[in-house]
Amino acid sequence: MRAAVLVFPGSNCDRDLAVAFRNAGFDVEMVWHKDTDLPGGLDIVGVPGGFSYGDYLRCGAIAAQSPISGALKAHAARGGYVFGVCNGFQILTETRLLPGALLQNAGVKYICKTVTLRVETTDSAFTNAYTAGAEIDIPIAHHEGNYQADAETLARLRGEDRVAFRYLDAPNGSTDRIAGILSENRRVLGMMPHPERRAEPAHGGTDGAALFTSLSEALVNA
Ligand SMILES: NC(=O)CC[C@H](N)C(=O)O
Repeated sequence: MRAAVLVFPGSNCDRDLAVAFRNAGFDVEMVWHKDTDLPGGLDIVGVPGGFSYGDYLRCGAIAAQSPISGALKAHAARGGYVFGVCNGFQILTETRLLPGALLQNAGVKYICKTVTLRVETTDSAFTNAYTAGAEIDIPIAHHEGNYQADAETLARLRGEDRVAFRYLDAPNGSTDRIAGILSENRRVLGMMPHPERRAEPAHGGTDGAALFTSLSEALVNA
């Protein structure tokens, strides 16, 4: 199994994401934002958290126009898996690989703490190792995590079972307490919380690990 992790100037969770993929059995290659191609034979592209291009304009807005972005979109268009965490989720909405937008937190403050999420669907390669309705503790660290979308988009996300995770209590003001969503083909997941920061005992908890083992099991059984 092969994963690539994109690296932008200002990414700071790229290595953590690579470690989580490796611990789940993936070979991982880091890909610089100035590259225009992804390595061949990839199963998944990870878009990591951080402060790409210093969060200028809007978080993720410049990364969405970077040289590697065309290859990322082509990979998704071929039905490839993509996983965006935090700034990665922001980049996926800016590239329109996922609908909606991430606005400033309702309290207009950066929030850094561990929150409880509910696993809303197990019908995805990212969540099949969880139990539906499971409550998991995962850290957040962001200032633009307030998920918003128009009524039609929200109705589709709900109706198509594409809300992957909800906050029990949305500290950032997200509509419908949405913490993570899936694309129409269920192969692109974006989420604000950081499962890669809660994936081994030294992190203080392992609730995020099942996301990576879900993926490796889904790929092995594909
Ligand atoms: N941890 C992150 O990826 C942070 C994302 C973004 N820089 C924000 O603060 O909203």
